[in-house]
Amino acid sequence: MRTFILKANTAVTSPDFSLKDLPGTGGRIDLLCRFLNSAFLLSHGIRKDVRVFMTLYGRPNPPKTIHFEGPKLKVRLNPDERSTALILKKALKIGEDLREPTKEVEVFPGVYVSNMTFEDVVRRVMKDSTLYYLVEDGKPITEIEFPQNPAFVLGDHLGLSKEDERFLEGIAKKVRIGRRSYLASHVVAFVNIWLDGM
Ligand SMILES: C[S@@+](CC[C@H](N)C(=O)[O-])C[C@H]1O[C@@H](n2cnc3c(N)ncnc32)[C@H](O)[C@@H]1O
Repeated sequence: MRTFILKANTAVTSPDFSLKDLPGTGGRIDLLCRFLNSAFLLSHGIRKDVRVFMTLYGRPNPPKTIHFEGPKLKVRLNPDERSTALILKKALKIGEDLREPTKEVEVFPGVYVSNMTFEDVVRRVMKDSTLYYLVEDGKPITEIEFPQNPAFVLGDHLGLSKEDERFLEGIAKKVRIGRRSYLASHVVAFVNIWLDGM
């Protein structure tokens, strides 16, 4: 199983964003849609060996975590951003009433929402996966032999904060896919294709 964890610093935590303006009203919800596209979509099907956690830290009620579990996923992910944004909207609607700190509620088969923090997600994933932090100054991916269940942490357009990076120190090995700074969705696509070739 491959796991991708995205820290979405500005993505809104309310369903009131407009499908016509995902970057503005959604605090870059468009980035989350492309991230899911790269994590799951193949030309004619979806990857069943992938799970994604996205921790949303935008207004008005952070954090919210939306989790997609490939093996259980029944909802249809399409290449367009609008239909994926609708799934996120539904998750945030259900998440509005959530009070428990870590309990997940199923939104659709294989899609869950919770109040988990970025740290909660990392701690949970670490229990059954080896953690890597994808970052521009990491060790070249060509020099790493990945184990059975790798998990990758990525930042959004703002990257991870110094505090997030301190939290990951000692628990996640830093890996880079190249020397330039790429879009998070492109990094996920590259890592998926790289691991396919192994
Ligand atoms: C658009 S980049 C973030 C850029 C942001 N300005 C920064 O300085 O962190 C989004 C995320 O993709 C990942 N990323 C970007 N380039 C990468 C690279 N060359 N190797 C590994 N991960 C990369 C990192 O996790 C980064 O936080």
